[in-house]
Amino acid sequence: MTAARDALLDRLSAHRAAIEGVSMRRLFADDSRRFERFSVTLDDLLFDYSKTRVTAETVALLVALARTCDVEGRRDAMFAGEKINTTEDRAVLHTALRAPAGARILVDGRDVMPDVLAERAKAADFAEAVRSGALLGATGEKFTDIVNIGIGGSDLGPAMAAIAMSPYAQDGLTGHFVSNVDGAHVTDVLRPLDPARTLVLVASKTFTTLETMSNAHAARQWLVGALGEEAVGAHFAAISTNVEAVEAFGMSEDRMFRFWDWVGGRYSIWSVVGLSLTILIGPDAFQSFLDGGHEIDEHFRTAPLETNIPALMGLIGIWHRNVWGYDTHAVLPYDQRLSRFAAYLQQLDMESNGKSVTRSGQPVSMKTGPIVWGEPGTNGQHAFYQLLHQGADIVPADILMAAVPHEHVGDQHAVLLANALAQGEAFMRGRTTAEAAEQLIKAGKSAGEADALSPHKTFPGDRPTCAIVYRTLDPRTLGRLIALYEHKVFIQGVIWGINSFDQWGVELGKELASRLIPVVKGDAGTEALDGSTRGLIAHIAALASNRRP
Ligand SMILES: O=P(O)(O)OC[C@H]1O[C@](O)(CO)[C@@H](O)[C@@H]1O
Repeated sequence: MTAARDALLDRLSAHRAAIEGVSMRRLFADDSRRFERFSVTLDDLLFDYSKTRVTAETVALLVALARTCDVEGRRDAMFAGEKINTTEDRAVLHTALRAPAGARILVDGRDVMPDVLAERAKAADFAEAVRSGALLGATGEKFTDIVNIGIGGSDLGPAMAAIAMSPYAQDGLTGHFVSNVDGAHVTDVLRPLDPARTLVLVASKTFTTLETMSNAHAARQWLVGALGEEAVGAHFAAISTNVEAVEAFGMSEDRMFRFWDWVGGRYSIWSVVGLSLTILIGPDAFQSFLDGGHEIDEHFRTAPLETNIPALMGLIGIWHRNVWGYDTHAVLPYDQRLSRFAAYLQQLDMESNGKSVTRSGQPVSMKTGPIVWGEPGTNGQHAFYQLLHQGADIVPADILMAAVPHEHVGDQHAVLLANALAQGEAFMRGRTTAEAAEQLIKAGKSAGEADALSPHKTFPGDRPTCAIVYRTLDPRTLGRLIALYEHKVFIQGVIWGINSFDQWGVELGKELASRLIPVVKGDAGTEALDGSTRGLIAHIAALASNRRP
């Protein structure tokens, strides 16, 4: 399979060489139906990849690449609950979390759906009770503030979604998110809150993560300090796969929400890790979010690769990463409430595909996951787009847009959309030096001035973007967007031959940090450390004790 894959990549490289001289301007000029040919719609959702440097032959070769790598077989294995996360011997079934009642999904011969539905119902009942005031704090007050304590997948999903879904949040309920072990985070979040009206959700798949456990203890102390030890039960709930550790933390069964080892942390928003979101927007809206994810699962499972949106997203990513050699990928939502979407996708993509050994432990023979980053437009335009337009690196980007805003503030949505569209056009068309010079002359510059300035006002163009357009950022759409990117990451991992579902790369830092904690605290010596780490610790210790370093 590897040889056939590499042969196709070679064909793609030869194809790139053949079409490299043809600009995107030319491709559009030569084909009045280019947009129709290189875009796919799924209900209101549109994926437009016509502003990338692809032709019909590119798509055919990319699809052949996917088939050669058995993307469809691996996809079916994932949905069927096979243990495709081989290094952890686990199934990968975040798709089961959004499957409807009636589905049957087996892991080790056992249907997981009854447990999934039971836990979903338990979370919905709890959320409803908090929202209605049936469940009160220890002093009889209604909860107004929900604090989720978690990190990585136990934080980024709910934190991103709470912002994205704010128009759907119940009045009088506010979500807060504490993740960093920096005590400043828990301090700043808790300071303005009234413990009597605060519900704390401790979310951790393992329930051992240092940051989360430290912050959970800090929050517990804060609550006990105000309301006493006996109030803890009424103000805390836990979300985890580790029942023993939750019990050891002192949490009762009815305050424990479970998920399973076949849910990766970065794929866990669909599980009870979404409890804070469920409380904020309500179980019905959360169900729409799940339904949106499931719609994309059905599309991904059944649509031919040629019109399969996540497959195309993944394949175009391969085209950019492995054939054109682009190192990073920007996500640019022209939708302010997706302000944390790129951060969320960073974990999803970079923790999944930031690997350099294959599933069988051999070094990979090609580049794998790109650096994923981004900020909402139009803010980014006034910050880093200079480099995107004229920098020496080409950065492929996704531009996301909602047709209908939640708020109609003057003509601002039209202005927002015009900017999103203008950027896509500018990245694609660029501006030649002759066009720049002509514009300068028209503006009254002399020929000499135009000559001097025009190189600075030249835009190379041919910078690829994909547009993703949807009606409105509602729960269903958020679910669809996340699932699209999940499956994109999946198919790229299959083509690279890596395991997208482990994350051993985060372990070494954790191990070394545990070894260094006693050293930084002054309880252990620095002899065994390298010179730099020793020097840094000495400097910090001197500053901390008010000595001159
Ligand atoms: O939910 P947990 O077990 O606290 O882990 C938090 C995060 O830490 C990681 O394991 C990485 O350190 C992520 O994969 C995970 O989402």
